Amino acid sequence: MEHFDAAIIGFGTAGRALGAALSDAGHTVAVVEQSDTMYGGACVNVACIPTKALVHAARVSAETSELVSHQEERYAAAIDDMNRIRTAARERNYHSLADRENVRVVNGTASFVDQNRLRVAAQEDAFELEADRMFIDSGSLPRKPDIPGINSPRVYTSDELIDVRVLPRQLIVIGGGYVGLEFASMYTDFGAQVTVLQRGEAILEGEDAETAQAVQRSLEARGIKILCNADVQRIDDEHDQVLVIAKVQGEEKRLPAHAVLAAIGRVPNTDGLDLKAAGIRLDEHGGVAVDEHLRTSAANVWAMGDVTGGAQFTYLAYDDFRIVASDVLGDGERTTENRGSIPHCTFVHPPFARIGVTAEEARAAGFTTRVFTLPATSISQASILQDETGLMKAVVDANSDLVLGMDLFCEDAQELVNLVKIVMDARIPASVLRTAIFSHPSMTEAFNNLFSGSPVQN
Ligand SMILES: Cc1cc2nc3c(=O)[nH]c(=O)nc-3n(C[C@H](O)[C@H](O)[C@H](O)COP(=O)(O)OP(=O)(O)OC[C@H]3O[C@@H](n4cnc5c(N)ncnc54)[C@H](O)[C@@H]3O)c2cc1C
Ligand SMILES: NC(=O)c1ccc[n+]([C@@H]2O[C@H](COP(=O)([O-])OP(=O)(O)OC[C@H]3O[C@@H](n4cnc5c(N)ncnc54)[C@H](O)[C@@H]3O)[C@@H](O)[C@H]2O)c1
Repeated sequence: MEHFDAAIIGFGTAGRALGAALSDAGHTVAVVEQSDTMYGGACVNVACIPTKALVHAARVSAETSELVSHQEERYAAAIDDMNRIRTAARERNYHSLADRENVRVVNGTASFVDQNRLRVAAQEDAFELEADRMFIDSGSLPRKPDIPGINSPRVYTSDELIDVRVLPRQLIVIGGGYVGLEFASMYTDFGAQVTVLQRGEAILEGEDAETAQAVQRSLEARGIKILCNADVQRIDDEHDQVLVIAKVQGEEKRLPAHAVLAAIGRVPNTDGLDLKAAGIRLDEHGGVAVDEHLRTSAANVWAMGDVTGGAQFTYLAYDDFRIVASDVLGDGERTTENRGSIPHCTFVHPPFARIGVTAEEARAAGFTTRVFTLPATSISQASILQDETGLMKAVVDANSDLVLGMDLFCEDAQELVNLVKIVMDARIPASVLRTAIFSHPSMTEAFNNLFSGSPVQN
């Protein structure tokens, strides 16, 4: 049986980065990946990179001719371009590990035999390999609602829909979270008629209510129908369409569509890993239970990324790699407790980014807050970019003047939020943003006006 210093299950964001770091440190490494179309993991192949390539292409398309045949051609061309982008990224990722002398990329599906042995199933073949240390980076899997008709060929997960080269003229999206809203926004830009069915009271669960409403109004103004309190009951196949039957606010709706996207969340992918064989425990939500160093309940096994059941973002999977590398190769200083504030961004148009707490969360935590709001109509750069949709909203601790959280629903929000992260982590007072000299015209300079306004104190 072949022996390695380390074995990594999954060639994802965290697995790739850790494989390279261990190799640099002179370790022999086996990286087991179940699919030859997934080198680099979800981000590269089915998630961030392909979807953001489509979001960009969709924006360009929306600003061009509205002729249906042209929209369809542009959509097909965008899918082809996206395929080129992800294929190139996948190859770069593959070679970044496979070309190293002390790394072996093993094609097959891994499961634990015990703490030091993995069974790898590859087509007809199966074999075992042994390693001193094991690292789980098996990602997450999309959840589908458990309703009649969900297995119709016209119902897709996000992984599947981006492989469809024919623009669905009518698209129903089940779920008003990250995937649901990004796809709703992008397919609208491509020219589809989109309806979002959201189970709860509002889209963007957990976000500030005022900002979530502003996002909803903007999506609706672009033609997206958003139905909240929707309970999807079944999906019937009908010739070249499906009929989605849902109770909306208690009333039955029958909604025709050429395609349905199921976007109701993703669950940690622990299927078939046989974690028990290695004494690895799950937490109450089905993620691999880990401590702040990402150590599992087995002494020589760590877990990183979506499989740990935390927030699902590429930059967190990447930071998990830093934490594990710090534990295994460094001084163990970096942990999940000291990684600082974590921004997130939903790539609708304009993008909506948030960091830290909402005003309501801050008050519930006992802070006296000052809340500053600036509509995008007051930002010169927004008018130059011809998109004055949205707002900035900052929550500041009235006692310390520190920024506790910020909502950015405006052009360049995905960039602005990274500056706010540094401000928050470095504990820079809000007054600095009020008077700092920023380049002009820029979205950042709006922070001067935001913090010069009259706050609401609570
Ligand atoms: C549509 C969509 C868009 C997204 N957009 C963004 C975004 O814009 N920004 C952002 O930060 N995040 C985004 N995310 C989330 C992000 O993609 C994930 O959080 C991130 O990719 C998780 O990385 P990971 O390292 O945990 O695992 P992954 O990158 O998912 O890697 C897991 C790998 O393990 C392999 N594997 C699984 N089980 C086994 C096994 N038993 N044996 C061998 N191999 C196995 C899989 O094939 C896969 O390659 C998006 C997600 C989706 C679905
Ligand atoms: N830009 C980004 O960073 C980005 C983009 C896409 C995905 N992601 C990651 O991928 C993960 C998965 O995204 P997602 O959108 O699938 O999950 P999500 O958890 O963000 O949203 C799921 C939504 O579906 C709703 N829902 C649940 N069950 C439902 C049902 N039966 N009917 C109707 N609505 C229902 C929920 O209320 C929620 O609003 C996210 O947690 C996110 O971390 C990130």
